[in-house]
Amino acid sequence: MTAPAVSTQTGDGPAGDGPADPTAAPVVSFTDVNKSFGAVRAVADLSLALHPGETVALLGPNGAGKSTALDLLLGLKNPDRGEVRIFGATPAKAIARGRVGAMLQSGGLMEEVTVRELVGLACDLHPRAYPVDQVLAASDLAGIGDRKVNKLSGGQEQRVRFALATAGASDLIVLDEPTTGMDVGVRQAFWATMRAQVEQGRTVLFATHYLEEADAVADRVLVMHRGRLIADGTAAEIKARAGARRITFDLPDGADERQLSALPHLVGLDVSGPTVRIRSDDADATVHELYGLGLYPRNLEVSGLGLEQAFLALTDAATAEEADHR
Ligand SMILES: Nc1ncnc2c1ncn2[C@@H]1O[C@H](COP(=O)(O)OP(=O)(O)OP(=O)(O)O)[C@@H](O)[C@H]1O
Repeated sequence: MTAPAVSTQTGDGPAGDGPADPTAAPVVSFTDVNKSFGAVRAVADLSLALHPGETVALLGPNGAGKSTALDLLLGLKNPDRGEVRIFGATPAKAIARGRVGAMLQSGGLMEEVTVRELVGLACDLHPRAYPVDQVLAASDLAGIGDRKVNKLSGGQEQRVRFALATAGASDLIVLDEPTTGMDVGVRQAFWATMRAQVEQGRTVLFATHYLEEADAVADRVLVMHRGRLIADGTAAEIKARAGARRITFDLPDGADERQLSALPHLVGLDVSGPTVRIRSDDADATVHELYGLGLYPRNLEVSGLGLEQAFLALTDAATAEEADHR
């Protein structure tokens, strides 16, 4: 897939602003946004701003509030309290001006139409549309333009959704779990296309459960948990915040969990037979004390946390903190 060139520019500010500029007016702003469904607070006191040229991943366990946040952003739901703005305007106005392209999980595609007809319709409706052939080519759909939409594989359907989101020169692209169902090759091509969109100054916000994807693609990661934003930073910052390093070793003579739990700078401890796994926010000090206790660890390894482990550590800590407040 290759990105379409920007063909038109209208609206409140130009796309193609280059890399992220944190001093520019926000593309998206949430100010104290709340949304509940009965007793469930799906989005709680959410405040954040996204800036031009950022690629932002939205992470969180099932039910964290990601889809609700995206629905609020796209004006598909209204907040109970607080304000959502896109380029300073309401979501409805920004969308009517063609500034937003979205690829959502929910909602089926029209069935009895061809790929070309459906993508053509999206182009007809977009105030700043690209030519339909360009959109089909950019989404790697040119070869199946005449195929009925209800005959597509899961990955092909995702490409059609992507084509609908990029039918025109939108400045903000919102994607809800965009690569679900795509094989590895298509997924890589998809992100290459998105990178080209970002190079043209677009801002991309995507929700995902693929943490390695967030790590590889996003320059900013937001982590939601039970409606709240619990982390916001680069993947490296989030890994560092989550308790830094993992220490793994064996104690062939047996591991005393109580003794090990007194080690300094411990963030997590897991003992399984002779194998000990520790998370520490100061691995040097922890290992030093390990030897200080007169223990002789074998097969000692110290490694950084992956984003997945950092994510689990952060969401576990948030759950524990909530339990403490009950
Ligand atoms: N229309 C609705 N009616 C009632 N509850 C809802 C509704 N939509 C969402 N919820 C609840 O709000 C919370 C947040 O849901 P949401 O779909 O936003 O989470 P998510 O992070 O997108 O989850 P997933 O990763 O599973 O897609 C959940 O507890 C969910 O059950």
